[in-house]
Order: sequence, then structure tokens, then C-alpha cells
Amino acid sequence: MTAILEARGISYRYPGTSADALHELSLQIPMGKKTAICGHNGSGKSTFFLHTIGIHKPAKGSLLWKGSEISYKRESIQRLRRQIGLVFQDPEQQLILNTPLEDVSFGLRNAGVSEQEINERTAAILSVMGLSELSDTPIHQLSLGQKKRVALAGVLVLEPDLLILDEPTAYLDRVSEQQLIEELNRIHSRGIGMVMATHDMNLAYSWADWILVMDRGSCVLQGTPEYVFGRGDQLHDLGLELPMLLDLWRSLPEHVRAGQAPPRDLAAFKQLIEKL
Ligand SMILES: Nc1ncnc2c1ncn2[C@@H]1O[C@H](COP(=O)(O)OP(=O)(O)OP(=O)(O)O)[C@@H](O)[C@H]1O
Repeated sequence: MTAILEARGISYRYPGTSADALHELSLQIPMGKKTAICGHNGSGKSTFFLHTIGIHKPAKGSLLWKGSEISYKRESIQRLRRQIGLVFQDPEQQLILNTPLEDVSFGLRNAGVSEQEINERTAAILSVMGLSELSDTPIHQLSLGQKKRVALAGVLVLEPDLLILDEPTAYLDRVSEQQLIEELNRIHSRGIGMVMATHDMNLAYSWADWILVMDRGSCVLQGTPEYVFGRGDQLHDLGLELPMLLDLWRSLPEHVRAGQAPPRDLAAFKQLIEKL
């Protein structure tokens, strides 16, 4: 497996606290895959993400981007931020201007792109994200799902090599979640690697092709969904549930499961049941 991003034994403690938020964290984000980072509240997912774009600097250990150690010098962090796009959990932290059009074009303007290209790229991404009709609507009038889309558009317009999403489906209803996942899959099919932090084990199971599990600032499990979710007892001890589909699958009689891989989505599961 080739890693696009790798943490080697990084530790970090927030000023004024008495415990490490990241503790000798080592993990690998594979190139071009859809990676889910799971772990309960406070396990260090967001803190790790903030290290990847240089908002925090590890007290110990190193981070490697495409095989080279990240130096925390100003120019290299600026370069890194053009290649790694981080979408925060709370869009309010990300959106700074008044309308989707202004906000999405801001990053391009900052990067010194010509006005004509800014207009073209902004219009294209707003259209892809279904936001064209809202492009001049004041951001404070948008729904949370719409704001999340604007934040994602603002990152995507910069054409990052790796997209990092912190709990992108948090507080979205099922329909908005489904739309967002379909959009992410379309983006992934254009060759952009993705990392998503999520508490939702059902989503991690159906969406990701690589899973990392964090606990108390360390990565305690990493591998394919089959490998990680095959360790139900360990997940249980970490306070994480097995995905519902896998649980249901395991309750089917053995002769039904024999020689078959567990279905990863509801449609595949329904097909299997219909055959019974
Ligand atoms: N600004 C901060 N100041 C002090 N401690 C912090 C700060 N942000 C996070 N922490 C602590 O660092 C640890 C890791 O938190 P972090 O937000 O990275 O976890 P997380 O896995 O992203 O959690 P969640 O799933 O709730 O978003 C927690 O113990 C948290 O209390």
C-alpha cells in the first residue's frame, strides 16, 4: 500500500491540559482510497486533522506527505494547504464571506488565480454542488446542509490531492446525507483521495475501503473493512458498534452465508434475502 499521508509516532498536548490529545499516533492514509477514521468523542480525530494542515505542530514524531517529512515552515505549509483540503465539522468555522459565490472564490483569489479563471472555476463547482441558484444568497440564510455544501465547494475548487472531511454527515437528515455521499463518490471517481472522520459505523462500513480506528489519541486498528469489522470484540471494548448490516448478516443461518462476502449496502443485502 502506498501512503499519501503518514503519521509516525506523533504526540500533541493542548496547552493547559494534562493529557495527550494525540499519543504516539502512527497511521497511514492510502493513496486514492476512501478512508474512514472512526473513534468515539475525544479520541483525537480532529486534532490529527489539524496537524495535517499545520494548524498544530506535533511535539514529538513526524508527518509525511507523499513520502517527505512535513516541515512546518511557512511556505511549505502554504503549499500543503493547496494540496490537502480540510472541511471542518462545523461549516461556520470555515465560511467567512457573505455569499456562496464570494466564499468559494475567496481561496482562488488568495492563490493568485486570474479573475476569468476564478469566475469559471467557481461557477463550475457551484453547479456541481447544486448551489448555482443559491450563489448570491446570504450564507446566514442557508440551511446547515447547504452550508456544508458551500464549505465543501470552497475546498474542492482548489483541486486538492486529498480531501479530509471531519464528520461531514453530522446533523444532516438521511436524504441530505445520501446526496452528500453520492457527491463524494463522484469526486472520488475523479481520482481524489478522501479521509472522513465519522462516528457512524454503518456509514464507514458501506462507504470506506480503508478503516482506521482511533482511541485516546492513538490508532488502535487499521485495515480493510473486512479486517477491522471482523474484530467485533475489540470494537465492542472500544465502545464502538458493529455495522447493522454485518450484525444482521451474522444472524443469518450459516448455509446462507457460506462462500459469500457480507453485503456492504442495503440493496445487496435485500438481494440476498430475496434469494432465500
Ligand atoms: N482546543 C482544545 N483545548 C484543549 N483540549 C482540547 C481542545 N480541542 C480538543 N481537545 C481535547 O483533545 C482531545 C481530542 O479531541 P478531538 O477533538 O481531537 O477528538 P475527536 O475524536 O475529533 O472528537 P469528536 O468526535 O467529538 O469530534 C480531547 O480530549 C479533547 O478534549
